[in-house]
Amino acid sequence: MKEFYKKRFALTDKGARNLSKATLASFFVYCINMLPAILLMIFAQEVLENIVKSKGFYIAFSVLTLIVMYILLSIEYDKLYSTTYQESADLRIRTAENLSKLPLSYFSKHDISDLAQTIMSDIEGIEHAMSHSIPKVGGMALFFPLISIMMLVSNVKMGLAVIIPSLLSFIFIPLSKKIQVKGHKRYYDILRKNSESFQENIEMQMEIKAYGLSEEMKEKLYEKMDKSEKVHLKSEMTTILTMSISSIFSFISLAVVILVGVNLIINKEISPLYLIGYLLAAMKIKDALDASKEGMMEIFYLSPKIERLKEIQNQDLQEGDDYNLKKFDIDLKNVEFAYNKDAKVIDGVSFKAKQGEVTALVGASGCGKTTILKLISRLYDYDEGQILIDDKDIKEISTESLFDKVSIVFQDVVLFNQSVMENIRLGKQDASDEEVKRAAKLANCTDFIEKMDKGFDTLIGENGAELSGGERQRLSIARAFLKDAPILILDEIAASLDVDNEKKIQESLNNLIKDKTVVIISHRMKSIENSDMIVVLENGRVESQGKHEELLQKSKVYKNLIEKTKMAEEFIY
Ligand SMILES: Nc1ncnc2c1ncn2[C@@H]1O[C@H](COP(=O)(O)OP(=O)(O)OP(=O)(O)O)[C@@H](O)[C@H]1O
Repeated sequence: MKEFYKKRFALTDKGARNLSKATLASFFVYCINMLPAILLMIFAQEVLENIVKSKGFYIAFSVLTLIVMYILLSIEYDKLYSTTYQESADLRIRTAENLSKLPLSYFSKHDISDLAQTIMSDIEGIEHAMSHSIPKVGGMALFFPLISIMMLVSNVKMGLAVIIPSLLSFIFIPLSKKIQVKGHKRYYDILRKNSESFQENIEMQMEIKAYGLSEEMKEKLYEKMDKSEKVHLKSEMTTILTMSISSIFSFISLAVVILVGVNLIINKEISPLYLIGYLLAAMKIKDALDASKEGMMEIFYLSPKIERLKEIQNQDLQEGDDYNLKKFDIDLKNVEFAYNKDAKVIDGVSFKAKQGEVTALVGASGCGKTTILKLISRLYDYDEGQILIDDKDIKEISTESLFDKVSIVFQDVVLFNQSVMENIRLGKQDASDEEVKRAAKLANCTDFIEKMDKGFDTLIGENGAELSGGERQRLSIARAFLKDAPILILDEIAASLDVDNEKKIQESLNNLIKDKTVVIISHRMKSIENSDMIVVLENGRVESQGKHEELLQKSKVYKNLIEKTKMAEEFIY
């Protein structure tokens, strides 16, 4: 049972074990629920035969039943609720851990709000089903055959009178599973798309306002809401229809028991006592089955949520061994990579970025420069070829060991809604305040930080919303200065800097990069002329590589880039 639960509901080992225990507890609760009916039957028989036992027997029987029921309900409650909440916390942590080990390629193909929904709301759905439905349905699946056999053994006709209508009332639920799941999945998918649209609308507020698109976007959202409402209504209607048909049979079951029972009494096949007993049993079974039907529906609706959770759990993680890298040459050998299958963005790229040297990547926009930086830093895993650091394939190095040795400053700076101090400290978690301030000074941040309300303790808003582009960029450079890793990757760090800031940061950088492996991208061709090695890229391939003077002689693409940069500098608006 444990393995079935684990696979079927994407649970942890502990969660599946607890759910199995809860199922067994539910089964025994169903059994013990029959005891009052049995007691009533014994009492009725004794009244009929005029041999009523002492009060003590009934009191002892009732007290014993209550105690057993209390114990079972406590076990069921504990397994259903306390351990379920623990399981949902474990599932969330496990999913978040999986996500943290996935390459960025996964995130570029999945919406972030969607993933957040899986962690929060999908797991909440599983949590609710675990505590309210799965053990009840599982317990019923064990209890129903047992009680059916007992009833058939006692009296076949009365047994069948209870079992057949009960089965008929239940059968509609699994029969309608396909339609139910399809309808609910459709609604669920639409809901997810709606939440993506809402998020997009919030994130794109600046563009929406700048281009006067508010009304148009609002109408599109209304349309989507209307559509989701219709799909929801349709899905609910099939549920209502199924439940109604099932309820009719459920009610008929009691009438059938009375009819068959009365008939058998008239034919003197059973005593009225049997009828009372079977009627009580039928009522109990009806209640239990009704609860299980609702539980089963909930389990059906879980399907898309579980599929999404399994999808995250079954992704290839970025594995690798912890390794203490000592040398930092980066050697790319025939590297190939595609974001989307069959559309290679990097196609057989080979070059060596040596330790103690600055290697610059240049080429037209979209030729694959940033992608190469992402591959070197293992944010994405390459498809073919090899990238070696310290003669070790980076795919064999754990991301923790690799990231420990790499500082990255990307064009798109990501900041957290924390203080300036904590945002810089991300570069080196155990850095003292003094170290953070020194790094901020090297990155020319001190001036603007000191002007802020609370200096280094100022909160910077979501993703640094309260900072200018240049200030954000400088904070991210300060992080890299603080980390002081032996491999430094810089993607267009001057893009948002004015000439003054760029010059000051350049000076700090020149001190920082000694003995390091530095790989940079810059559209300001002047800033890379002195690089030890310039790799010229064209459509994901290396067109040429060498020093500035050498490339002016041998590389058409490079010459072209230099000329175009000159033209751009002379451009007047
Ligand atoms: N996440 C992604 N998913 C799919 N395609 C992508 C993704 N990121 C980039 N690309 C595509 O890969 C190609 C290379 O992009 P890349 O960002 O590496 O170019 P680049 O040379 O750095 O460009 P730029 O100089 O404009 O920054 C482009 O055609 C781009 O459209």
